[in-house]
Amino acid sequence: MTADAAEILQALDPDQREIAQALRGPVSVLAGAGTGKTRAITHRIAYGVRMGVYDPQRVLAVTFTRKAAGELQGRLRELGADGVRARTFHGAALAQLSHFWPQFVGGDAPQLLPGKVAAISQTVESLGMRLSGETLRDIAAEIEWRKVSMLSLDTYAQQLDQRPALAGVTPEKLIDIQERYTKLLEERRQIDFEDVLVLLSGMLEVEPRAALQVREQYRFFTVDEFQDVSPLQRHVLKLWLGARDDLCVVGDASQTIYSFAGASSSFLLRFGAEYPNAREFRLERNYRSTPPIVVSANRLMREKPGALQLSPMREGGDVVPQFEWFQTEQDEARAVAQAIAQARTRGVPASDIAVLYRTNAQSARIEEALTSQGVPTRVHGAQRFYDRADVRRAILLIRGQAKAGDDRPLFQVVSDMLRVVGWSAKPPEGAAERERWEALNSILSLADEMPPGTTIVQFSEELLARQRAQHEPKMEAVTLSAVHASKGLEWPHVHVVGLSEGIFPISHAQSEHDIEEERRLAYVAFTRARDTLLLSGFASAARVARQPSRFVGEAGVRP
Ligand SMILES: Nc1ncnc2c1ncn2[C@@H]1O[C@H](COP(=O)(O)OP(=O)(O)OP(=O)(O)O)[C@@H](O)[C@H]1O
Repeated sequence: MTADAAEILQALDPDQREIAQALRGPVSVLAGAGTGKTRAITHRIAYGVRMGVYDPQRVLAVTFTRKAAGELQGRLRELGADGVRARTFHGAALAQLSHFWPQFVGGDAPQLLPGKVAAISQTVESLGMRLSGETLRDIAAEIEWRKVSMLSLDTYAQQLDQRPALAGVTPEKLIDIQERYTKLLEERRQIDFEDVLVLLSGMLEVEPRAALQVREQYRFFTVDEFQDVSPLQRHVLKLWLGARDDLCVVGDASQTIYSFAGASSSFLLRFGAEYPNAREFRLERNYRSTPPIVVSANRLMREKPGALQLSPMREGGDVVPQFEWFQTEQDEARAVAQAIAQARTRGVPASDIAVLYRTNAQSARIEEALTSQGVPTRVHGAQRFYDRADVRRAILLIRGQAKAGDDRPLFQVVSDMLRVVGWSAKPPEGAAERERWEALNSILSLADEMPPGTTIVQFSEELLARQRAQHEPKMEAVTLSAVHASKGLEWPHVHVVGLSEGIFPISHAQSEHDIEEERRLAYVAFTRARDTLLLSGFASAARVARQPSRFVGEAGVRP
């Protein structure tokens, strides 16, 4: 074993190490929240590459969001596994579809529809109907669900009585709309997001040469968050694999939060039945959170199917999770903002704090309350860091300056470039302006953290590599995020707000199945916290009297 390979293993605990060394064949890893599953799979890939078992060009790591793919790519790069691709299912499939289309169909691949709602709206109008924006989005969700569940329109029509009813749309009309939507896209030579996987799987099934090319390109597969895989994604994965079985899947059934969109943890839990020679591992040592937080998380999931029992590895942590109950949402927002402002005066960095909520509509009130306390915020998922116009301009300027050559100290060069796009030493007032400033300032902080003597050319290359990997620099702001978007992330201090019945769990979650999905969402939220977890809720909203969320009591958290 080379010294480097030994070093990779040294960063792991005995369970993680076993996973890293299981380099061939089907492997499933059931990993609880905060147990280092990302660490285990990135180290496994890096170890495989270092040992010469994997050709990095032939390794594909698949995730569900571009953000997660970026995170994975960044971590692989740090471990020296350059060349390995971390992609989303969609990204990998789109690249393949665009590559094969000219060869096997001819001409360019159809254009990708930026979003479904406009096309659905046009379809609905052609039927002489008028529907609210919300119903149009619900129809889009139905189309997505049908496609990721791999149902033809006929089969879907037979199952419609089991689907949620849509306001003002009869089952017949819903089918009619979907038929016309399909036709409209065909006429325009456009495809939607799910069609990318649908078309690719069709192509790999009928064109053995295409399947062969993909299989030649990729030999070793790892899928993160496998509990959220849909039947369509799993089908594409099987086509990528062919008769081979070098597949490692990692996930946590307790963090299945996309079943409303067609995901199913059964593929993770039944992996052993599908691959009888699979090796199954478990990760249950939680490194993230203090023992009281782990105890609450375990209680919330007690005896739920597929739930793992986390054991806390951290010591100390006598701050138990707390619950505060307020009269109104405004009172809650004000109190949370005050607590955060006080924490900052005690020296807690804003980037160490997150406020999580059930729906995006809740962010505005918290943002306002924090801004009025002078606390910088960033709304997670609103816009990707490298898509910000200012950030793009700043990177372009830095690249230009690197090309032109500039021998001055890095900090000086970068701050000069940032000034051109509107950065100044003093942060501005106002939430949006402040967020813009924080984004630019994070580039300066990154320059500041580079090793002494780093040149503008090296810095520009670092920025480019980070941009490619969607590896964002840290912004000095409190993160505001919907729980769904917080998956995979962690913060020292987490506030979960709106823990009132009807809000979290959300009012339309009525069946046991839906409530269980809400519980898993609460589990994801609670397990993001490292040191402190503060829960809160409010009694009245829109003249409705509410009770504290059942999840608070079930996690054993008291006021
Ligand atoms: N062997 C280890 N020793 C020390 N710390 C570890 C170890 N493994 C993981 N950690 C730490 O535990 C935390 C969680 O790790 P990671 O981000 O890999 O988690 P995860 O299992 O992917 O989390 P989740 O599923 O909750 O998103 C991180 O802070 C990581 O540094």
